[in-house]
Amino acid sequence: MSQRKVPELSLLSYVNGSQSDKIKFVDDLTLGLKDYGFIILKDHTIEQAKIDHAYDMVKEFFKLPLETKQKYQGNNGGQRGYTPFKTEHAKNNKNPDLKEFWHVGRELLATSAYKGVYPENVWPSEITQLRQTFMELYEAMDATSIQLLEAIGKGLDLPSDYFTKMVHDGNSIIRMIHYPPTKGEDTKNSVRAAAHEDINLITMLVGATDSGLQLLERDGSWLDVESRPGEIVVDTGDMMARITNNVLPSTTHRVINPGDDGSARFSMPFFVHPHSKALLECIPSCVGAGGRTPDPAITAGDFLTQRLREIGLIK
Ligand SMILES: O=C(O)CCC(=O)C(=O)O
Ligand SMILES: [Fe+2]
Repeated sequence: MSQRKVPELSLLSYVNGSQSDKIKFVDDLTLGLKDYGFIILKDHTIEQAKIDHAYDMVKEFFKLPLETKQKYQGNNGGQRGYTPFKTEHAKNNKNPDLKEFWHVGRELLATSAYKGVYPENVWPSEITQLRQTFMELYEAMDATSIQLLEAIGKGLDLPSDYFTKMVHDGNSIIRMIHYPPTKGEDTKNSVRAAAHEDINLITMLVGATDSGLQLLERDGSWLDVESRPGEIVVDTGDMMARITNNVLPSTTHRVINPGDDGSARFSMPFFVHPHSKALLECIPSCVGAGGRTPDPAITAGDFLTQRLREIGLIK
């Protein structure tokens, strides 16, 4: 196991810092994402009480009987509502992951061009506070993601509104995940989350309840990603790799099974997506990077559909 440590960055130093603090943040962020594909964000403004409350709701929801949870399984490729245990699998891996999850998307205004294009949220009537809690958390994560994307854009010489325009009315989702105790499971062939790359631009993970997350280093070794309460783990996804011609590669990661079969794990990634008509095309500063030929342009909506098929969420 490698001894390196994922870099920690203070968002406050970017938002409220001096010009040189801001430049340092952008440089450290760019370097961290190039080198590790992950960074840990401190001093953000998402209140811990909000996160703790959200986890309370998540734990209550997953305790419900399976037939109750299944009422909320939409016909939308798992994009909103409930997805049962052992449904999703990593691309090119036939063994399903040992997890169940729930997706919350953006609540669009009636006037949005994407109303009726993205699936509608579903809310469990059994846990009445879940809706309010998650809409607040969604807004807070969305606002933080825009600050981070703006900083990433600076490192790539992009106009300051490049990502803001791309993610306006974006199809971002919060995924609340329950990894049950692994007792009785085929833990030789199945893991909590097999090695994969995320589909989206960046992912922000707030406060998983247990360790187990690991990233794949460029030398092929696995590195533990440890975070403390109050920190957000951030990584890059396939859409970011695509528009940067792999200057910011998508990071392979996984969640390993616990040593002790009896402990559950909960986590809450926020997958930051563009709006579905955004064109994923190589940005000017990355054309020719590393002598690579960029992938052809594709809309974010088409790319998402393609990837949801590959991981078994759209049949
Ligand atoms: O549970 C975690 O810490 C990570 C989950 C993850 O990588 C995913 O759902 O894409
Ligand atoms: Fe992931």
